[in-house]
Amino acid sequence: MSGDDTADSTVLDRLYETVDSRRGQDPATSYTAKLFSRGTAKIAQKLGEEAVEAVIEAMRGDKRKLSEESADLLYHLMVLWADAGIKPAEVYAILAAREGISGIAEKEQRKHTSGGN
Ligand SMILES: N=c1c2ncn([C@@H]3O[C@H](COP(=O)(O)OP(=O)(O)OP(=O)(O)O)[C@@H](O)[C@H]3O)c2ncn1[C@@H]1O[C@H](COP(=O)(O)O)[C@@H](O)[C@H]1O
Repeated sequence: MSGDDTADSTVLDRLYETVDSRRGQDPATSYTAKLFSRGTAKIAQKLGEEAVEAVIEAMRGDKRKLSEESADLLYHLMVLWADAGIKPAEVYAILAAREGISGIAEKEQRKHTSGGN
């Protein structure tokens, strides 16, 4: 955590609030507003591109570039959440509910409850 972060406000929460406040703003002065104006498919496409760029840097082993691409990826994920009307707290709640549950145990349980998917 940076010095500015508290239990109630992380850099991601603040980024989300900034992103969400750009709805309906001028696309000429805000990149986020420009993304919103281009629609969900474009936002999703940008997220996919940033994910691929992060994967490429991971495979290259360039930690600094992977960190930068990760920041781009998280920014575009915040735009996608805002576009979809999802609040960070909703995602945090899902993560919190999973705390302490092994991914392997969860997958085993899913096999028994959803026919193996
Ligand atoms: N964190 C970010 C952030 N990360 C990346 N980017 C932008 O994301 C873009 C990604 O680069 P690309 O080359 O893939 O995009 P592009 O070629 O311009 O776009 P396309 O033509 O492909 O659509 C760049 O223009 C980056 O500046 C961001 N833009 C904004 N933010 C945050 O959002 C806030 C609000 O920004 P504005 O909406 O621009 O005011 C800023 O203060 C920052 O905190």
